[in-house]
Amino acid sequence: MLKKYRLLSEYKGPEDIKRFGEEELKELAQEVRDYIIEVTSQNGGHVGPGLGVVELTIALLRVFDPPEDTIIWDIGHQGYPWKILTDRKEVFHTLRQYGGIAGFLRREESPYDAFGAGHSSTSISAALGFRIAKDLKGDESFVVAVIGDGAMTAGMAFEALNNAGHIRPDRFIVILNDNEMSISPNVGAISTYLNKIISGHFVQESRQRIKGLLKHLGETPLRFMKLTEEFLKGLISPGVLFEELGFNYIGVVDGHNISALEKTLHNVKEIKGPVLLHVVTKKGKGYPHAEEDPVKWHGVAPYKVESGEIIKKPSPPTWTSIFGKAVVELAEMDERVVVITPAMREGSGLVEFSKKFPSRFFDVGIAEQHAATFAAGLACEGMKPIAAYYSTFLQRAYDQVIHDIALQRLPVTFAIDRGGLVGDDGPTHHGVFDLSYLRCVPNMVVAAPKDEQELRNLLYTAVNSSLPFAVRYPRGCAYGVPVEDFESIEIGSWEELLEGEEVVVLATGYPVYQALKAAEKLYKEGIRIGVVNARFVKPMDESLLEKLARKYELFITVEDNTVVGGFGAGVLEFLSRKGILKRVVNLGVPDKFIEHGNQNLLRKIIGIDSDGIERAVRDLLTKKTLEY
Ligand SMILES: Cc1ncc(C[n+]2csc(CCOP(=O)(O)OP(=O)(O)O)c2C)c(N)n1
Ligand SMILES: CC(=O)[C@@H](O)[C@H](O)COP(=O)(O)O
Ligand SMILES: [Mg+2]
Repeated sequence: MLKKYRLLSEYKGPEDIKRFGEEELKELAQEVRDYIIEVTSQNGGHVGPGLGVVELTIALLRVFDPPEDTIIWDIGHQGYPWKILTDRKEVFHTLRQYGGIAGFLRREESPYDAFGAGHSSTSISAALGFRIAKDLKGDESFVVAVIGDGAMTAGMAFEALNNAGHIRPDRFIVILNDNEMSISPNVGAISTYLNKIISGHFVQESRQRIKGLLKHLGETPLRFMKLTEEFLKGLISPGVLFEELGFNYIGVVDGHNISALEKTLHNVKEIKGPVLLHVVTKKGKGYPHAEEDPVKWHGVAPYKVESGEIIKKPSPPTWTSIFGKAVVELAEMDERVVVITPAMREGSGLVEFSKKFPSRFFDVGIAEQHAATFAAGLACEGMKPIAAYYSTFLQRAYDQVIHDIALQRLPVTFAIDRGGLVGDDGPTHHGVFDLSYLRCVPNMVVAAPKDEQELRNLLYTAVNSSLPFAVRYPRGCAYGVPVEDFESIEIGSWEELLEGEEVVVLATGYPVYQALKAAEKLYKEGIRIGVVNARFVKPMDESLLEKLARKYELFITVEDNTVVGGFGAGVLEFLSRKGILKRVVNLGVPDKFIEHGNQNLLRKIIGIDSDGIERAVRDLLTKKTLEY
């Protein structure tokens, strides 16, 4: 694959970059772009973010000496040029494949990946930790954090700036990679502030305002105030926010001009105290489709390079699209329904809602904690907030769920997308802890639909209940079940779908249909198993469970969540509390981090698909000792 790239095929590593001339650097940048496009067109992945930082990556590798100098990329979704140009060009074609290299940066993958990520806004905190440790050890190498303007909207980034601005370490550089985009166009006051700096209006506008203010004060004060005007101008300079936080602000630098970047980085190395370097880039740079539509090209499935057409469209509809449609209908029925997303409008299926109900839609930026407590406030005033999260990102708002919502019994609906194994994004993004971490919170209702109609019904039930209510569903295609009108579901009720003889499978969410498929296959061999749709993980249907315990000896629980403290653990707790002794096998995600790879392949490997369930039934019926 690499043969066709003149420079990359011979490229040995960052030491080569340091000796390349201007023309070779340009050619190298082009080859890196072409290689990223070639690989992502086959494997899918984050296209726009990496294309936007090719020159920045080259400049960093020319000016700094990683891994001795520490370079930390926030999120790591823009790290493809970094992977190619440090030490993974040969294996880059395995990107996001099972057993291949990861879509994000990982310490175990390379010494150049100083700090692993996938979630946003961790880079400045981690970098400060590196800096202080290096100082304590007398290590004078540099520490650099590269953070996007989207990631800069998160509270955690400002917590880190606050701390770093107080400590004021030397050889500590934060590069703000500003492309005016999060996944969607970036939002919020910080984003507006950065945009003003970029467009150069900031200083002009501030001066006009001061002049206006001074005129109002009249002749005498005007003379006095004129003396201080210079001082005020100094205060209101671009980047004053960061200056006030204790950083030396340098900007704005063209992030696609390698020599300008290089010169600035050399100068920045000489500055005492922490530096914030403001670099402007274009997301998707160099690939016209991605430049034109950076939202779509943030992350994509495999595509045709020429036309930009996505090769495989999801069919049947995704769980996300079912949610997106349902939430519009719910809002049409009840004007108290409002929707909040922490920067995941597209991924959460909320584009239509945002267009139809702009005043009831809130993209709060990458601010998962704030999103939850904001929803709590809305609920206190009688609104019906639906807080839409990816399961993995809800982890950020755990205290807010407990302290601000559940403790006060506030009716906030959590629509939790990407529950279970998400596939190619891997362990940073699998949503396999939510059933466990929500199940233990008092007052919470926790539910997982078996199919798209049940998703609709659970959302309807949630929005009309007076409790904090989590509805979680997976990434990808649903089962293709036709949808009908909403219907309320009794909270805590399970469905007995099939009656069997010795074995009963209790499944929650996605695995329910897998259990039915396994049952059908076994039935053909004369093995009749019971299948129960345990759609509520909390509260559980205890009366049905007691009834089942009178009938069956062998139980299998299935969930696309960790088995530690999850749904199956809940069943065991119940049986133990009641003094009921049964043989129970818990199928689910084992107590380890699951790698990236095709979603269905991962499900197969951990045994929560129909084959895994079938195997567990046979094992239970035939083996004396079992290892699950
Ligand atoms: C805590 C958290 N919330 C949400 C996301 C999803 N997410 C991934 S990239 C991204 C946008 C980041 O924007 P920016 O930092 O500006 O990087 P860009 O993609 O523009 O290069 C978001 C919201 C995440 N990774 N982590
Ligand atoms: C980097 C990041 O966190 C997102 O871009 C995420 O990869 C999106 O995942 P989906 O493809 O599931 O929307
Ligand atoms: Mg950005």
